[in-house]
Amino acid sequence: MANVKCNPDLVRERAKCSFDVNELIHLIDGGENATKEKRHFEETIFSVKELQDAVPEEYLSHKDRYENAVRKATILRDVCREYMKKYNYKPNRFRVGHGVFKDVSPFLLHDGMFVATIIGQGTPEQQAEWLPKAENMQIIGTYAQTELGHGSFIRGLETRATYDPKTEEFILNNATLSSFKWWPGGLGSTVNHCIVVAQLFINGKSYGIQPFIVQIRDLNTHKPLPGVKVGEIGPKMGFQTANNGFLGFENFRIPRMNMLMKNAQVLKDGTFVKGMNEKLTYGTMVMVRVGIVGDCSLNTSLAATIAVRYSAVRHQSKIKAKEPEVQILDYVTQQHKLFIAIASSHVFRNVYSWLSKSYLNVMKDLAQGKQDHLPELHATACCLKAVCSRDAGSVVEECRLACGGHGYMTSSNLPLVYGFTIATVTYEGEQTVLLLQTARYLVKAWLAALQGKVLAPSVSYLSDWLKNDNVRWQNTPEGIVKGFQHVAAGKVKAAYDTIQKYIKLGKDYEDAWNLASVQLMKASEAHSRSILCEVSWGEVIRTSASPNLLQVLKQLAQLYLVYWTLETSGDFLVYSNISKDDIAILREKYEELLAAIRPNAVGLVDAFDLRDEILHSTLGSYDGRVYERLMEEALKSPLNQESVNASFHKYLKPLMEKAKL
Ligand SMILES: CCCCC/C=C/C/C=C\C/C=C\C/C=C\C/C=C/C(=O)SCCNC(=O)CCNC(=O)[C@H](O)C(C)(C)COP(=O)(O)OP(=O)(O)OC[C@H]1O[C@@H](n2cnc3c(N)ncnc32)[C@H](O)[C@@H]1OP(=O)(O)O
Ligand SMILES: Cc1cc2nc3c(=O)[nH]c(=O)nc-3n(C[C@H](O)[C@H](O)[C@H](O)COP(=O)(O)OP(=O)(O)OC[C@H]3O[C@@H](n4cnc5c(N)ncnc54)[C@H](O)[C@@H]3O)c2cc1C
Repeated sequence: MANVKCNPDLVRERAKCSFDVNELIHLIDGGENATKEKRHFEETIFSVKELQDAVPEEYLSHKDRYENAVRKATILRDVCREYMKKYNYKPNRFRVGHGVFKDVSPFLLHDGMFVATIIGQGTPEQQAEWLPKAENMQIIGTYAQTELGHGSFIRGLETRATYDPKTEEFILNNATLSSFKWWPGGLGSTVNHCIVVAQLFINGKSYGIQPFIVQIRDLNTHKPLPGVKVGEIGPKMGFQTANNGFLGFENFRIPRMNMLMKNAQVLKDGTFVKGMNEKLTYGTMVMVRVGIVGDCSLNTSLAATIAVRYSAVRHQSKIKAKEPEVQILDYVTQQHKLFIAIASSHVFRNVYSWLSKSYLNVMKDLAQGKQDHLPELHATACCLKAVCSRDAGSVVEECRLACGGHGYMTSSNLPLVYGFTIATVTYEGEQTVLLLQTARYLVKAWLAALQGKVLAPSVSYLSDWLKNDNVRWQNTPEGIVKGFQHVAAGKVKAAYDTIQKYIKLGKDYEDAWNLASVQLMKASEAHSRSILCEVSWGEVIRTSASPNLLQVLKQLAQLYLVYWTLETSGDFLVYSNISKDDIAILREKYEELLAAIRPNAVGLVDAFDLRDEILHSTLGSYDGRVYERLMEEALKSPLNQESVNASFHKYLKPLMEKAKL
């Protein structure tokens, strides 16, 4: 990239960077070799001619866009397969996916949840049967759980799988409209198999929801099998190429062994054998929630790169009347909008790495029959997924706004990035619903703390707070982390006390919970923020990096801490010993941090190492040819391929002529 002819502002910005950008790239990737491998892989993918679009996707019809996405998905699959064989390298398909599809792959659910559910929920025999076929795309699948009537409350799903011991089959039925599956990615027209989550019935008795692997289309003709009604749900805010679909069954029979039986089992005679923990059926969702935290880091880095490079190139208005127009990046309000995006991406990445380790540890435990840490993992993944996805959505939107009118152009790519980022707030567990799951855990932990029990590490601050809730405020990163824990503990206590108050007033527990649920949700958010702050600060101070880079990483981590303290200063004033003077000191610190980060802003986004093909943005490319690219892209509009459009003769001219009469 170094030889590209760049906009002079970007050249100047890069020259003043105080740290080695390559060092940060390597740190993010996990080593110099990892960067080399990643770049080689991406170079290979983006040099495949067939993966490049002749016409910008935006001008294609819904149908053509889908077909083009499938075309590219199959080519990408082949290239990746060859590449993996040749280099024994497991690539990050999400990064290149943004470049290849601009939006998302119609195979997203195949890779992300279908294969993962076979691994997580299938017995070794079931894995042996379906995994090789799924991994080499002999069968293509999705994860069909959500229905028209129910997404959050999965115990309320209506799709039925009734066991027939005579034929040793399950009979699938969707008797009501609300029971139709609705949303699964790839279901519309791509997949031939699904994981269907359905209510198991044996001899008229319900045994809760279970996962079934179901073939829905003929492998040769792709026609829906008899008894299957399937289709696409239509255009959405984003995710246009995900091919989300609907599905219903009428007396559709599948063999007994198509129920994934790693947890619970149905024997030939219809005996139901309970699993170790019925919530293990929800395992794929936990895995994907963890993954979404990593995805938030990637999405935030895409938006930050575009908006920061654009802000270095764009000049508008003056700070001093007699001086030239300034780069908009010099406005401190612009820095306030953008630097939190850079900082958040690093925080999400560090927390993702921490959460993934916990996830893998719990999976190892479960394999040995130990489930003690599962509730903590579930509670932590829920609140982090909820808060990171919402933060990422806000940060991406702020980046878009920070690009003024040009941020509204599709060619900036910010609208598309926003579309797939905010989808994460809803899918894999709606944010409020997930925060309230964590609140259940926090309330239990609070009760345990009151009883003097030892708490799990992520909530042990509740016991510390009970022992001493009057800790002196300190304007240091460690002091701020403690402060976040105080806020979280204070909010958990307040929510718990509110529940007790309503119970004393005669409410039953469930109504008291609902009445206190705004406070419970806020307590859960505060808990999440305290984890984000503690983990990310901890990761940064343990990082081994050169002094120059470490200094910058600390500045970003501190910016995150101070930003969120100031954003939630009301909570700090209520629940910690912070004073108004401390807040004034933090405001000053925040301004110092913005100024310190300013010279490194472009270097920091360069270190996300997002190729132009992945950014796919007129505003964010490495060379900063913003206005040239905006014009080049505009000229690709079909309306610019003719000097007079037919609508002139058809409508405008008659209109003008009528006006003359
Ligand atoms: C750079 C790296 C990039 C990596 C990128 C990686 C990205 C991700 C990877 C793949 C992406 C693939 C695809 C992404 C695209 C789109 C896909 C979208 C898919 C979907 O949306 S699938 C559908 C998802 N649906 C949901 O999430 C539903 C949410 N609802 C629920 O989960 C549940 O209904 C509920 C809210 C948890 C309640 O369940 P319910 O059975 O009613 O529970 P209760 O009876 O209320 O009991 C609660 C009880 O149970 C415990 N519990 C609940 N869930 C779990 C769990 N999963 N594990 C363990 N324990 C659980 C809970 O703690 C309660 O315990 P108590 O002791 O308090 O009773
Ligand atoms: C882009 C996208 C892709 C998707 N892909 C898939 C897929 O591949 N497979 C699949 O199975 N599903 C998929 N989904 C569905 C997704 O998982 C659900 O939409 C999601 O879980 C939310 O459920 P819901 O739509 O029923 O929302 P609802 O639960 O109806 O939420 C509506 C409102 O009700 C509130 N609410 C609901 N329950 C409670 C409660 N207990 N307490 C307080 N408030 C509550 C919510 O907070 C929200 O404000 C996808 C969704 C999207 C948007």
